[in-house]
Formats: sequence, structure tokens, C-alpha cells
Amino acid sequence: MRVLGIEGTAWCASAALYDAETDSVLIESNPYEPDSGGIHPREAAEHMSEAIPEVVDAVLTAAEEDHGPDAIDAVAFSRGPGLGPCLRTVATAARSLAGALDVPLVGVNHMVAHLEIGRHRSGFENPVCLNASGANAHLLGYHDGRYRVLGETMDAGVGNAIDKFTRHVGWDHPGGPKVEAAARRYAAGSDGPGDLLDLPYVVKGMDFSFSGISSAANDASDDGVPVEEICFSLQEHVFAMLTEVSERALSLTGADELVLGGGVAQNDRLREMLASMCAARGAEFHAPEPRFLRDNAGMIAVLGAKMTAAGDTLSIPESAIDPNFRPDQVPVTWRSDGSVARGRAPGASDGTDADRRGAEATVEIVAVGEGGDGSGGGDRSGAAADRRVIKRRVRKAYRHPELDRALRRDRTVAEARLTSEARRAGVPTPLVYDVDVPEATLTLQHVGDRDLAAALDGGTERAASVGRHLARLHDAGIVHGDPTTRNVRVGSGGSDGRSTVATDGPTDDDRTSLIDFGLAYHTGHVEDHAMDLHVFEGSVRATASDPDPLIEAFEAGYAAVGDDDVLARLRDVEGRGRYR
Ligand SMILES: C[C@@H](O)[C@H](NC(=O)OP(=O)(O)OC[C@H]1O[C@@H](n2cnc3c(N)ncnc32)[C@H](O)[C@@H]1O)C(=O)O
Ligand SMILES: Nc1ncnc2c1ncn2[C@@H]1O[C@H](COP(=O)(O)OP(=O)(O)OP(=O)(O)O)[C@@H](O)[C@H]1O
Ligand SMILES: [Fe+2]
Repeated sequence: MRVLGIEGTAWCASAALYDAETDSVLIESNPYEPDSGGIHPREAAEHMSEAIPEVVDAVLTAAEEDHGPDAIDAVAFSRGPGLGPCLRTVATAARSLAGALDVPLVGVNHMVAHLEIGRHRSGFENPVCLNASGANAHLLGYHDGRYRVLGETMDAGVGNAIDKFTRHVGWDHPGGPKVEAAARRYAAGSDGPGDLLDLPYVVKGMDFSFSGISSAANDASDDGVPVEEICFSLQEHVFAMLTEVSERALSLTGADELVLGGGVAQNDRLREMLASMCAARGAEFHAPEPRFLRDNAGMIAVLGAKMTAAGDTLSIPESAIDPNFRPDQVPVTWRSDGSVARGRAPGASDGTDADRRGAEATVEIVAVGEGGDGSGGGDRSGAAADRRVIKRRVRKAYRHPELDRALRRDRTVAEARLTSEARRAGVPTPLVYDVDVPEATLTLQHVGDRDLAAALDGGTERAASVGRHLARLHDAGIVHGDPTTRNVRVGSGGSDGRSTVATDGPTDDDRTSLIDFGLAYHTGHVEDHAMDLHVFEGSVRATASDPDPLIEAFEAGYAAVGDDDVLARLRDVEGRGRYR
């Protein structure tokens, strides 16, 4: 099968021929280069009107020279997300070409194409996918017929966040490659790892935010900090955030493969950090070659061929564009069943093993005094006393040593303080026995007998209790920051014989405790509280076989104790289109 693909969501007018028999891809692209500032939608659309016919003609001519008049079996196009006027030009070209050639028309989601090309080129079965593009930033994992959004930016796309700074300092679009070059010059001219500016580092579970860091970088430049130094620090922070959330997604799902896509994925420093993180956890990493990373029609043609083979084609009336087309809206017709959450990495656990490793820390379970066997294997209520957890936030070689030190220290302090505060507010959490800040190590009470991630099936009462705990926590002015199903323990509360806060599940097995308060902080903002609910629901959707009843129970639990405004804001957060 040979598929002609057309791309033109924003800046790159591109056509490609994908030949499935030989797995070869021919790409013709013509970029729009704004004279000044960023992408102007009207100018971009004018560029598409001129350039799309040219690139399509070049590819079609080459295809027909090699394969004759029946060279093309289908025409695939980017349906969204992107700029409306650009998308309309591309869709019109695709419809008329499919009509003229009398072949099926295929509508491709640009974001899914950015990651499917990585899966295609790597041969990975079930990877976690990080899309680092201009207007977006997503972590996706396939589960039960769809790509689930495991995490995403809460505001700007990663490329746009960088370009915002380069516009501020007067550099041409696109800014990403210039920031990379400047950062490299700074690093080469520094003794050691290079000084790091203190910039906002914002991750919430697997979600993240760039708006604060763009503004802080602009302010630093206004204050006279040399631009190369800012570029260096900007990259170190932004890419460490993306690497951290990717690691958390690998840890949560148990996947052992990561693919990278999108224009920013051309950046060597980002690739180096992700490769280093994956190597340290024993996961595999793949980033396709640059021509498949920046916007290009090759990725559209390749996914178009898979969709055509699955019969996933469009009639003309169905072929409307969608500027806000989200990756999780796409019914994935071309993959057989499977789930990112079912591939378990070596060392990943279901939360019942003796020693385990989260995304940040190693956790060792030790027996103290009499009674505990320290095996960690499924303690039943009261049976195994005196077990403690030693949690060490380990050094992450991928991140700058100063950033690494600050994050490990701050999170250790926050976890100790807020675990105890939450407990005082009536939320079941472990007792904190000891804090060693220089070693970033906590000694905690061992709670529960498994993670909620391993106890989701039939767990509506457990989900409801998590809703109640979060409501109580929020009422005390605290957000958890990372309430995933791996950070909820299930089963008889404390096991060291000391008093514990009464848990409110009707049976031991429905009791839950919250752990891992490293990303917790004080806030009374409804938006921050809603994000906690969003993070929890995202982790349930990513891993449960039947998430809806669990989410319903969770929200009912929250509503029974907490503030309705937070649930209303959650609907808002979910409905917000990220494309801007
Ligand atoms: C919807 C679609 O139109 C949009 N496309 C898009 O953003 O173009 P893409 O080619 O994926 O990414 C462009 C971004 O990629 C950045 N970029 C390119 N090379 C870079 C580099 N070496 N380092 C950092 N950023 C880089 C540019 O600065 C720009 O922000 C998207 O995929 O979000
Ligand atoms: N107090 C505890 N009692 C019982 N088990 C625990 C306790 N603390 C941690 N664990 C176990 O260790 C795992 C990792 O711990 P934790 O989530 O605190 O580490 P992390 O590296 O910060 O994880 P992540 O960032 O991936 O959420 C948990 O999922 C849980 O199974
Ligand atoms: Fe893109």
C-alpha cells in the first residue's frame, strides 16, 4: 500500500509518500518563516494555500514516475489540532486529491501521528509516549482502545514556552534551536556543570506548567542576566520537568519503553536526559530521526496507511477539521488490544513486594524490634507489627546537580511536614519517625498491604474513601500534588502497633491511606484542589479496566465531605482545550 500524506497544521506545508511494502518515506516540506514575531495565523494560512499544492505535486509526480497512474492507494491529512485556517486549506486539498484519484480519504490526528511514528520506527509494542511539540506537551499511553492522556501541560506547549522567551529577547522564530545553541555555548564555557538560575519548576503528578518559567526567564533577561545563561537554565528546568513526568508515567504504568516525538524532540539535551533516565531504570528509549520529529507529512502518511488498512477512512461529509482535536478522542482502530499498564518493567511492582522503587525514591521495608518479619509480603491486619519504610530520594543523574539537590531536599522536608499535618487533619497517613534532610531520607510507618493501583477492580468503596481523604486534606488547606493510585495504600492502616488515625472504610480491605507527600503544599485555591482530583482520575483512567464506577464513587466521596466548587472546577479543567 502507498499513502500520500498532507500536513499543514501551523507552520510546515508538507506532503509525503509512504510505501508500506518497502517501509520507505519520501517527504517534501516547505516551512513558513515569519518575518518577525511568532506564527501569524493569517500569514500561515496564505503560506499553506501557496505551498501545499507545490509539495503535493512534487510527491505525486515522484510517485507516478515510479509506480504509474495508480501509485496512490489513499490520501491522509492532518485533521487537527492546529490553526483553523491552515487546517481548512489542507483538508480542501486532501478532499479534492482523494476525489481526483478516486481513493479513500483518511483523517489523522496530528498529535497521535507524532507518537505513532516513534512506535513505528522503534518497533515498541506498548510504550509510554512523550510528545514535546510546539503547541502541545503530552504524556500518552494506550489503554483499552484509546491513547490516554497520562499527563500534559496545564498552559503552554513546550516549544511555545521556549519561543515566548526568544521573542522577548528579539530572536527569530523558531527559538528552540537558538536556545539549544546558546545553552551549549554556555555549558562549554563553564567550569563544571554550569551555574543554574533559580527558575520555577512546576510538576503536579504527571501534569506540568510552563507559564511561570517563561515569565521568570523574561524577567531575568530584563534584569541583565546574560542570555546564554538563561537559555541554559531554561533548558535544564523545562527538560528535567518533562523527564521527571515521563519517569513517573513509566513507574505508574509499569511500562518499560518510552518514545519521544514533536519538534522539541530534536533537542539533544532533552534526548540525553530521557535516555539517561531510561537507562537508569532499565527501560528502552527511542526518538526517531529529526525529519520525523518536527511537523512533517511522513508521520501523517505512515499513520494514514495503518488506518487505511484498518478500514478507518472518511466520507466527505465526515471529514470536517477540528482545531482542538485531542489525542484521547481518537478511536484507535489500527492496534490490537493491549495496554501500556500491562507491560510490567523489571523492578516495577504492584505494591506488594518487599523493596520497591517509585519514580523518585527507593523504598526499603525494615523490621524493627519483635514481631516484624520484614518480608513485606502481604501483611494481614495486625499480623506483622513493627515494620518501617525507609524512603530515600535518590540522585537523578539526568538533572543538573544543583537542581537535583534542591528538589530532593525540598521534597523531603515537604513530605515530612505535610504527611504529619495531613494526619492531624484526620487524613490517614503514615507516622513520620525520622527525617534526614542531607541524605533526603525519611523513616515512615509502614501502612496498608498493597497499592490502590493493584486493588482497583471492584474498589468503589476504596475510591470513595480516597475522595473523602482528599476533601479533608483540602479543607485543611493542603493539596497532595501527586495523588495517583500508586500513592494510595490499601488494607489495614498502620501495622506497627502504634495508634493510627481511624480509617473510615467499612472493612479493613476498603481502608486507604495517602502516602508520598513530596509534592504537597499549602493552598486554598479551588484550581489547585481541582488539579488533585484531576490527577487522581487520570491515574485511574490510565490503569483501571472499568474506570467509570470508580471515578463516580471517588467524586461522591469527595462531595460528601468537601466543597462542590472544587468538583465544578474539575469539569472546567477537563473541558479546557490546551491548544493555543
Ligand atoms: C499542532 C501543530 O501545529 C503543532 N506543531 C508544532 O508545534 O510544530 P513542531 O514541529 O512539532 O514543533 C515546533 C517547535 O519545536 C521547537 N524546536 C525545534 N527545534 C528545537 C530544538 N533543537 N530545541 C528546542 N526546541 C526546538 C521550535 O522552537 C518550535 O517551538 C504541534 O505539534 O503542537
Ligand atoms: N509508608 C509506606 N507504607 C507502605 N508502603 C509504602 C510506604 N511508602 C512507600 N511505600 C511503597 O513504595 C512505593 C513508592 O513510594 P513513594 O510513592 O513514596 O515513592 P516515589 O518514588 O515518590 O513514588 P512516585 O513519585 O512514583 O509516586 C509506593 O507506591 C508504595 O508501594
Ligand atoms: Fe506538531
